Amino acid sequence: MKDSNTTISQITLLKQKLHSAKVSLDELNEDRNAKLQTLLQFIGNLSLACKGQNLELDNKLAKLRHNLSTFERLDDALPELVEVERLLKGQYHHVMGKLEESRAGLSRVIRQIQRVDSAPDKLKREVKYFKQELAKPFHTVWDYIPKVEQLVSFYEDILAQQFETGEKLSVLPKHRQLGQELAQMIAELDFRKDQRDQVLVIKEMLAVDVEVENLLDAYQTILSLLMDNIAREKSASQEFLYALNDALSAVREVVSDSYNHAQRSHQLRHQLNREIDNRVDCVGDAVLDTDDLGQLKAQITEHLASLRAVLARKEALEQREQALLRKSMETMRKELNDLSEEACNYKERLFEQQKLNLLDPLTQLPNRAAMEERMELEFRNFQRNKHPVWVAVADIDHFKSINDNFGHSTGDKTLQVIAMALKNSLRDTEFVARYGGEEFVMLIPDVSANDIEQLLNRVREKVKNIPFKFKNQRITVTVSIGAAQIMENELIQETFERADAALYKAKHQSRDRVIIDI
Ligand SMILES: Nc1nc2c(ncn2[C@@H]2O[C@H](COP(=O)(O)OP(=O)(O)OP(=O)(O)O)[C@@H](O)[C@H]2O)c(=O)[nH]1
Repeated sequence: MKDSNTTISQITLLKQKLHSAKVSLDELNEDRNAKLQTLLQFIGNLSLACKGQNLELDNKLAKLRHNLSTFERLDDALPELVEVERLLKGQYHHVMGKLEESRAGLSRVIRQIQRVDSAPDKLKREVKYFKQELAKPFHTVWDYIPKVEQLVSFYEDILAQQFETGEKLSVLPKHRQLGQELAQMIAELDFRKDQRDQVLVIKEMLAVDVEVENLLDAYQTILSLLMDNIAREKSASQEFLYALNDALSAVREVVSDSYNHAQRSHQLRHQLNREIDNRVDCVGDAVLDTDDLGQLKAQITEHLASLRAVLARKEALEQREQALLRKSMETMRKELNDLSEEACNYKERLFEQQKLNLLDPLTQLPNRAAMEERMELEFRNFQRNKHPVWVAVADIDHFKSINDNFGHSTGDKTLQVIAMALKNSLRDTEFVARYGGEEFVMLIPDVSANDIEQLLNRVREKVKNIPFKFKNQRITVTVSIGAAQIMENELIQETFERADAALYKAKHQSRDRVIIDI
């Protein structure tokens, strides 16, 4: 009886051990799921930063993000990860293909240059060497840019030589037209801060009667400034894409490794559980079937020994699993840390670019796009709290005559000074943008209908009192302003139109005045 009690208590102990083994296995699985879930969501967010590179890639990344949103769909996400990796590689091949096309294009241009008989011998030798160099494939955009610059310089040399030999090109109406088009294009483009001085020189040069040689120089400079911008932007996104591609490949490998390993472990664990169940059943059967306590004791001792062995194997399996999981996590963490750093750099660059895109390059005031964003914001505020919001449109009077009498670059400087005066006459919560040409838009919240006219007249007077002096001549520059307040049931674009109509009235009532639409 005593022996049978001991056996029963050993079985109970075994059951407890089994139970706690199961609980710790469940905990291990939960922990593993939670960690993978966090990491996979992180990848999802990082993938968002990739947006805009390629439409198909965008869609796949969105799908991948969706599939990664629940751990149960990890299996679904695996083919997506493979697909994204394929697309990233495709994107890479696309860029390489384009580079190859560009190389062929450059070869065509170089053949044209070789047909110029009058080119000096030194140049011909350089062109021949360049052609040989061009036979090598391009690996990055950086291989392409210097080649284009080199080509432009060949053309330059040929032209310079033609000028030297006295074949000076006369300025035709079409050259003047080209000069105006270039000036117009420059006005619409955004350049980096460090490029603006060069651009200003070109603008001033284009404003006077341009010579063909200068026009070619201007085109060449603008072309290389633009290429520089494109190359910077391209290499930033390329670096980021490569980093993202590497990280996704590593993560995919880790996820599929741990998935395969989890499947193998699951089978093994299942087998071990079956063995344990068998042993426990055998112990139960032996207790029921054997009356001889001595024999029972021997049988149970043998079963307990094998149970211990199975449990030890199970423990070893769990330890191996944990070690593998830790290693996988470490690899992923490292890869993701690198990627996160790369994403931060990329975001910073994008932010810089965005800032550049929202500023008017001449006056450094917010541009029309920035104004439209701010209008949306003010409109939402108005809908929420119904505080007054005013839209005012200011236009410099007879600005054309400043350009005509004193030159385009004086006109530009006038715009800069007036832009500063407008900005300085407003509070921080108020907003002014260059809407285009010589027109500015102000958005003024929280000012009553009684005070707005006085406020805008102060702005008008401030501009009028700027002591402009052109060619030693004291000039007074004035502005006309039209304003309207957002009304209930009106879109802010409609308010803008009413303000613009009020400006039109001000212009027709001899200018230099403020008209409020009420
Ligand atoms: N210098 C310079 N001139 C510009 C710029 N943008 C537009 N303009 C010039 O601004 C002038 C605007 O002329 P108009 O629209 O006839 O108006 P205005 O002479 O100001 O006359 P009112 O508005 O009727 O008082 C044109 O000559 C444009 O070429 C710029 O960025 N720089």
